[in-house]
Amino acid sequence: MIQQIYPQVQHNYVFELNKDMHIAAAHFIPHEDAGKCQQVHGHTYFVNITIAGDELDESGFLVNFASIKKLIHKRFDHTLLNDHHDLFSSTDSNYFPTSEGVAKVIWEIVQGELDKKMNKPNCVQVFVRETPTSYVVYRPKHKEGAQ
Ligand SMILES: Nc1nc2c(c(=O)[nH]1)N=C([C@H](O)[C@H](O)COP(=O)(O)OP(=O)(O)OP(=O)(O)O)CN2
Ligand SMILES: [Zn+2]
Repeated sequence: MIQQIYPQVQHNYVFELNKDMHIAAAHFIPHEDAGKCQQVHGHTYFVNITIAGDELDESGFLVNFASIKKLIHKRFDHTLLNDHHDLFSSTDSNYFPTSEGVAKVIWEIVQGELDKKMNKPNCVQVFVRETPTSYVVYRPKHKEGAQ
């Protein structure tokens, strides 16, 4: 795995973990403004997920690294992102499988899983690099009472 430098996120939690993964996937952007990207093409996405919190679980984890990989990598690796009709749309641009859309969807999946945990960790940043020259960062708006 290539070591990447990615933007830091400001927060006041005592623990922060980062999980990196590569996801081989294809996509196309269903809009004429996307030019050549309207054609199906593939990327090896580099994804970094940042999770923070104040409390550990019964295993001494903020959250198990392996469970985060399983949640995201297993779902998307070697798939056509546009085929995930439960997550992405071909008509609503807020849900196109762009880098922005992929980062937001990953955040939603991860945070949905974290919300089930007693120690209540938070996904504070999702970094998605689509090509060597293009990446996106998704950070959720601060929740009431969040740090
Ligand atoms: N804001 C966004 N712009 C573009 C996205 C996107 O997801 N969000 N996606 C694409 C294409 O999917 C394409 O795969 C990536 O485009 P680009 O970075 O332009 O790729 P190149 O390799 O052609 O870029 P170089 O500048 O030549 O390195 C397009 N835009
Ligand atoms: Zn692309």
